[in-house]
Amino acid sequence: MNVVEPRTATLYAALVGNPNCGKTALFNQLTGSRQKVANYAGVTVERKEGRFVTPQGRPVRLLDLPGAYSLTATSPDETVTRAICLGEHPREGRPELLICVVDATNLRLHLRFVLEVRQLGQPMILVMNMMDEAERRGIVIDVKGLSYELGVTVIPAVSVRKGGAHGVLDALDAPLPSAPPPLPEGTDLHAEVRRILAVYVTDRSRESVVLADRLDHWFLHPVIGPLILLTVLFTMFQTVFSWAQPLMDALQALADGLGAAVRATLPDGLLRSLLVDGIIAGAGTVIVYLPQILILFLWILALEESGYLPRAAFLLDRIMAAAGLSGRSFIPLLSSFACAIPGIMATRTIQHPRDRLVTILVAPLMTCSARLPVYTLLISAFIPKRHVLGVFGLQGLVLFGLYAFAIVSGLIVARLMTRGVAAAEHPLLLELPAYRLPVPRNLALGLWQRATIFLSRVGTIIVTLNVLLWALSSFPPPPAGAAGAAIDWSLAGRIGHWMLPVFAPIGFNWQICVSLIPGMAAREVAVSALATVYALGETGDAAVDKLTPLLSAQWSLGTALSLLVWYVFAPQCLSTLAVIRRETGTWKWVAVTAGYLFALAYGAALITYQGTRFLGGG
Ligand SMILES: Nc1nc2c(ncn2[C@@H]2O[C@H](COP(=O)(O)OP(=O)(O)OP(=O)(O)O)[C@@H](O)[C@H]2O)c(=O)[nH]1
Ligand SMILES: [Mg+2]
Repeated sequence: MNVVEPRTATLYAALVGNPNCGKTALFNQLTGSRQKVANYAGVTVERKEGRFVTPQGRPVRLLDLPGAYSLTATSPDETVTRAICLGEHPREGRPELLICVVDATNLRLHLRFVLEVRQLGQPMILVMNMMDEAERRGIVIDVKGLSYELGVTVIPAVSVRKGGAHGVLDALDAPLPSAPPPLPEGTDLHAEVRRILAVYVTDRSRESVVLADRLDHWFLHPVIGPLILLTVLFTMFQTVFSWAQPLMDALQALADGLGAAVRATLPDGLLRSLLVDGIIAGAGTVIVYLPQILILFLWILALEESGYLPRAAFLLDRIMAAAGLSGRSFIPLLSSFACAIPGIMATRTIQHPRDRLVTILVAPLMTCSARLPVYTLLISAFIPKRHVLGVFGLQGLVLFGLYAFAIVSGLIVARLMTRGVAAAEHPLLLELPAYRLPVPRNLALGLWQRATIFLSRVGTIIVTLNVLLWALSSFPPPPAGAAGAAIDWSLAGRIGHWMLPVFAPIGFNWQICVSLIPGMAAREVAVSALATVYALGETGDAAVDKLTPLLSAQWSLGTALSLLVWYVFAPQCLSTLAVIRRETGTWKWVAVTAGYLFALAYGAALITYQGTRFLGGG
């Protein structure tokens, strides 16, 4: 190999390879970042940049790129990879070094992409990742021989293990390699891969293949498969309620104690009201939901790592087809259960523009985790803590029902939008990754990350909004000698009353109307806003520590159910609308989404409220 002069300037390198080969795991390992890693194709959908310095002091600027099956692929995420490799990207130059990553247990598929990259005539190295898996399965790779054959340095690595990428660091410290010699024009790459595998790889991985086959037999079974999926989802929502309860009680006691202590120490006045009704009510009422959110994410993380998700997508392909979508929309929609924003981003893996657009438009219908506090508050206040059939908690069942209702509505909306014309991307071609037991350390890290995100949300946007709401609810103060609570005279109170005529038919009172406004910026705030509005609405010193009993005493069942249904569709989330604008490039689709969600929410809440009243529950 020719050697180019060593450089002290920053090296600009990019990670490329098939989806799910561990590029992001390697990126995180090298740069110390915490980008999302999961066991299915299409996790990374946009380029991410990181910087680090090699042991010998060479600064490196590294790009993590979306996985691509080929350099000719056309889905929006793969286009980015293609453009950067070819030096056609509008904002990124051509990398000086391509770090091609492959899954050592899946060379039959992944080597073809390596050969394609090699034809670009760019300096490159090849990282043979997942060597731990390969060893476990008895796959033996002649690394030296392969290096010689390809004209490219081949580096074994285990990107998820500490120090598992030292070979890559060494290679980055070495002088930049020259470009490998290209294959003759018109070489059949498939045949070339077969030839290389036959010479340099010995594969004795029969047993694990048999195990995966056996699992797939059940997980993909037309009758048993959906039953397993249903059981998994069902258990998930049961545990969100039952496991979280003791922790939530403890947090609640803590927040109550703090509120009571501050109230006891400070004299009655604005400062006390700000601390107790604005800040503690704002942060405390929302922090209580942390355990539930973490349990939900524990499930999502475990499912993402296990390799089960693409199987579920495969199972649901037929149901999705009935809605005019394909199984490809499954993972973006599932991600929307965490938050619609990453869900909408994940639609970049969908090649066909119409399928992608419809998936974006229905993603806000999937119940994001910010709605969980609203659901839980209302369920705890209005649904008795009973067991059904001895084992199932009624509250968990209702929660499951709300999620199911949202999913079914999403499918119906998709069907109306596609007019039932089947998805363009059939038959579904999805890569089924290897099954993997989730590593507890990774789960813990993932949960820690979620907890940090949640707490910083509470500490920043949620408390800020709540303090703002507190101010709007406290000013202007009532005129001297006025009767009733101060909030009735305040700006927020007036806005609430002013909105009331629109929302009264669906059973909302003016307090709910007030809470809807800050809920547009962060849905969780609806809960703390209610706490603040009710706290300020009390005359005298009867403080409202506990929102749950207060609501169950003051609201009718119809109002509670109507608000629950409203939040199933919850048209108001500004960040989601902003992402839709960015991903679709026009305001038109933002208007369509906001409009149809509002109409659905209002219509469904109206039916729910009037129906409950008609049945005598109003
Ligand atoms: N056992 C083992 N697992 C690994 C290794 N590297 C990555 N993984 C796992 O492989 C899966 C995929 O890793 P990612 O880093 O998300 O893959 P990616 O190439 O970035 O995938 P896309 O973003 O979809 O293109 C995850 O479940 C990782 O935990 C490895 O060296 N050994
Ligand atoms: Mg990735």
